[in-house]
Amino acid sequence: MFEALNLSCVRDERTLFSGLSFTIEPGEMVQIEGRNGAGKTSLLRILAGLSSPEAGEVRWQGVNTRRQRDVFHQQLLYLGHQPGVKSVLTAYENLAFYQSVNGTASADAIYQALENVGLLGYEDVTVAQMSAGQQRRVALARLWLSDAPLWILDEPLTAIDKQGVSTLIELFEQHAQQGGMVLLTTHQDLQGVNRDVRKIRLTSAELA
Ligand SMILES: Nc1ncnc2c1ncn2[C@@H]1O[C@H](COP(=O)(O)OP(=O)(O)OP(=O)(O)O)[C@@H](O)[C@H]1O
Repeated sequence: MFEALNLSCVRDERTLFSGLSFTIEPGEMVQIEGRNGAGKTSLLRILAGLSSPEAGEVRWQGVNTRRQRDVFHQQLLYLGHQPGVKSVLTAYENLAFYQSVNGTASADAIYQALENVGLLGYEDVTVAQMSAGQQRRVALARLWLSDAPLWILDEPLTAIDKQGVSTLIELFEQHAQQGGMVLLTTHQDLQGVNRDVRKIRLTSAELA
């Protein structure tokens, strides 16, 4: 179980949200909604442990994530707003690096992940030479290589074409079906999702 307890976030002296609490159970898909600047990215970064809330805490299996950083990070796959891939490395090298940090290494699994994101044939191309959408796909290929139950995904569908979006949505559903948790932001409709997506809306008094 993943919990946000009374979270508050202040940026530039503006309260983006306060007293925000929710729980995510295995098997759930949750979408964070809100206008541009509402604080979605700020919230996801707090939930992933990349920044601190003004108040409140984040718990994994009942324990504050700050008291079990290593354990929590093994359970988490966070994909941020930016692709988060190394531009001097090739697509294959990026995924091999990801796998080496995460303990397993299998060339077959990397080729399969590249095929899943439509990048077979691009394995030896450096990321710097790729389009924005292709760079995003390299980052997203990690979803097929990860054993982490908790996925926190910031705008994973941005710059992805229609076919890619339906493949990803199927993957999210499959992950939840298998007891994983998917927490994401997206400005797109999650079309074709065959399971409930719980929505949490961030509304800032100052934006309303
Ligand atoms: N590190 C920071 N320092 C100062 N202000 C910040 C910082 N990070 C975010 N902000 C501000 O906080 C507000 C919320 O930003 P955030 O990126 O969380 O919103 P968002 O809901 O994800 O927006 P979008 O839908 O446009 O991606 C914005 O006004 C932004 O300028």
